[in-house]
Amino acid sequence: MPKLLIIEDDAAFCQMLQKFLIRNGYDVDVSFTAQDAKTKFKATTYNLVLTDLRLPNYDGLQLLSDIKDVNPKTQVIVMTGYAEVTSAVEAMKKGAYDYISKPFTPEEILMQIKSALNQEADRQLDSGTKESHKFENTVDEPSENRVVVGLSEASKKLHEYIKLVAPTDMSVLITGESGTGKEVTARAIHDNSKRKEQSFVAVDCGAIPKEIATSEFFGHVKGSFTGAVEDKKGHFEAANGGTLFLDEIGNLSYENQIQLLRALQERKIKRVGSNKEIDVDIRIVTATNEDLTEAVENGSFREDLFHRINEFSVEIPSLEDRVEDLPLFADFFLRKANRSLGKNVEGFSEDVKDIFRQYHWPGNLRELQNVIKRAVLLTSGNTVEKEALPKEVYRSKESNVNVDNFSKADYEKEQIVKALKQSNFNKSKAAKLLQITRKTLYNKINHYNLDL
Ligand SMILES: Nc1ncnc2c1ncn2[C@@H]1O[C@H](COP(=O)(O)OP(=O)(O)OP(=O)(O)O)[C@@H](O)[C@H]1O
Repeated sequence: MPKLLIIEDDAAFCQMLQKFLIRNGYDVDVSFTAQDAKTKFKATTYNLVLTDLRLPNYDGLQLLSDIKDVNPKTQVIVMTGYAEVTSAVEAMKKGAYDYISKPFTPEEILMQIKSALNQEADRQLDSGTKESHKFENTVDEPSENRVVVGLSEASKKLHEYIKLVAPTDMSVLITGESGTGKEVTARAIHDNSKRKEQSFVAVDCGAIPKEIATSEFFGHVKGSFTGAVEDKKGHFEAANGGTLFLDEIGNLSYENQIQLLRALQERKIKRVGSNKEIDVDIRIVTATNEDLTEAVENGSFREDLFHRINEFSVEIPSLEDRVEDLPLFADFFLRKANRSLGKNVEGFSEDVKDIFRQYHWPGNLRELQNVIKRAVLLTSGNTVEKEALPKEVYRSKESNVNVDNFSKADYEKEQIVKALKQSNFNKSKAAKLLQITRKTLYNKINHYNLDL
């Protein structure tokens, strides 16, 4: 029987949900505080945790990281209020399976839970099989590893660049907003290189605590520090002969940047606590969703390392900037969802297509994929209807419907200025209010030449 934990400070709601899930065949514990939850998930292995993002005295995103640190396989679904979609996207970036907006129906949550547990089972079955990342624009058999190229000019150019750089040994810096496909691109580069038979090791630099980063990268020998109970290979050794993908490279501490640079220059590493030098032959692919040149200018990122990792750079467009590709991706994700959920939904209603075109997709392809998977789960007929979409996706359209008579640009400008005033000109807060990323907000401010 799958073991679930609900973390929710509203005790009455929590107990009601617990009873409902027990009736549906799950073994369910509850916690009303983050502290109690931490004790529980350290003592018990849960298949799935359902947690509120807003908890008293503790950051819900931090709690999500804590859960994943204790057991990366535990699936996490976050429960959010309508206005918290940006945090929900952030939560998915940190490894949450999905989010569900309150209020939700018992059927909705049940389906999400089933889907999350199915995915975990699929993952266990799939582990060990390795399929290459193939480029294509057909969607007949949308396996996990297919890479849709897209038909827009931006996508074609991106694909050209990938094809050109993949067979070389150049280090590649991939930039793009969250969820645009940076990791998928890194894997495609590896799979189309002469290193493809060797390992591809992906490391999220944002998730490694500074104190253990050296040992994570270079390994350690038994007894070199408390907790080093046996010899351990680091990521450099694990990727030897292949490709090391460093995601969120901008999050590395200054000290770790120096160590990384040295390893890349000398092509040798030493495990923590050992004097033995080990030769490494790796190709580095890195990714970031922040502006590294700005980080170099303000001194938080080393310029020499920046040049070392940036022999070639590739920028992945946001979904908003390649809206022509949306139908292709939507179709691909629909078929993928059908396959993984054992369903046979054929397409989207005209209304849904319209909503998709108008929504700004702050979580990019990842968000589109999640929205479609959820919608497929909730759809019993042949076509995905508006009701199967999360409210925030179509609400943003509804708030736009009265502006057809005005110029879209004027309306957008007005909304940006309004959000900036409301947030006291704090751009991060304004971006949240507008439900766009900070980068998109900066681009729009430049685009409209707003003098602020
Ligand atoms: N070209 C593509 N074809 C098919 N699926 C894609 C493509 N690009 C991205 N995806 C899907 O979109 C999701 C997000 O992709 P990915 O994890 O590579 O994004 P990312 O930019 O690395 O995200 P983050 O910035 O959050 O780390 C994945 O589930 C991936 O399968």
